[in-house]
Amino acid sequence: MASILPASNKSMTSDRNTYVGKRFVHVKNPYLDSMDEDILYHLDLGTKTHNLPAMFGDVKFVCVGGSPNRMKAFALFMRKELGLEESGEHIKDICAGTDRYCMYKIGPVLSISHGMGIPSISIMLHELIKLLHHAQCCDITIIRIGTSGGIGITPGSVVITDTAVDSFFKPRFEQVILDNIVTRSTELDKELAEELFNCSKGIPNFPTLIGHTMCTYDFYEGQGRLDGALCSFSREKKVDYLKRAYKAGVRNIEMESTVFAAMCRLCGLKAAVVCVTLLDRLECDQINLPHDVLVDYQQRPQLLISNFIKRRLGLHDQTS
Ligand SMILES: O=P(O)(O)O[C@@H]1C[C@H](O)[C@@H](CO)O1
Ligand SMILES: O=c1cc[nH]c(=O)[nH]1
Repeated sequence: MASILPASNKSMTSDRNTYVGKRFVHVKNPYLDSMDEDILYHLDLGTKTHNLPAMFGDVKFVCVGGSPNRMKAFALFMRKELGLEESGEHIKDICAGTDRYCMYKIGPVLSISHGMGIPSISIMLHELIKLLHHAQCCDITIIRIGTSGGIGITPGSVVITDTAVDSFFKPRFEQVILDNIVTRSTELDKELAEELFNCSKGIPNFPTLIGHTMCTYDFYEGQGRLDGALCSFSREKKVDYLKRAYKAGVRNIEMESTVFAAMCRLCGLKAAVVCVTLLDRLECDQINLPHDVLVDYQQRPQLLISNFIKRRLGLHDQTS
């Protein structure tokens, strides 16, 4: 495929000031403006050391996922899909100075790892959102591409989250701030979820559904597993809990969606969560898929998001 993106940031950044109806990223912190410098410590970036608008001003799509290798693979895949392989667009880890997270930029797409669990993704999101703000990015779509445990659905299915819920099946994220609990909404962008679902229909043999995603603080006891180092409940209690989750609309379980939804919503980012399911938790707890199947499953959200981005950029061909 021929290269279709501008070779540099210039043409995408130059029209930012004339774009009608642009949505900027909101940071909601009165102290930020008075800071002489903002060091994004865990990303190894900063407002004095880096020209953030020049580096990131043309970003339109941000994709995040737990594993550094997955996010590098996604970056390589996007480079191929956007026809940038031959244009000299290199894949280099922008956060190489830290081993906390990795970050790759491919034209208007940013691919970033966030580690496992709410605290890890939350730190990354604080710094990412400030980065997008300092870079004066607008009209950003942010998508978490992840893995999850399904409930009552065939392994390999892709779940597009309409609402992230907590372990009590409530659409909320409770953040402890000082010694208060602040409750935040975890609604995601419904139009974006529908757009992604429509996009999935164009991919052959691609089981996809929209449902609630339950976000927990732990992979083992927190997700009702019987195979952790600790387990204080019966098999019956586990199955009863998962069935109640299913009845409440939950179709998969992972560990980041509530804080992701809450923070993106507050900061004006259109956000989606797209996770493949690795097992049916009503059937088992252990992930025993052969390596090649696991790799294939993990690529499914990447394939969907690549198709979505290409459609948004007007690059979609009939074969993918
Ligand atoms: O981003 P991924 O798919 O790695 O996230 C899920 C939730 C946990 O972080 C992790 C547990 O295996 O997988
Ligand atoms: O069961 C699973 C699988 C992946 N990620 C999770 O959080 N849970």
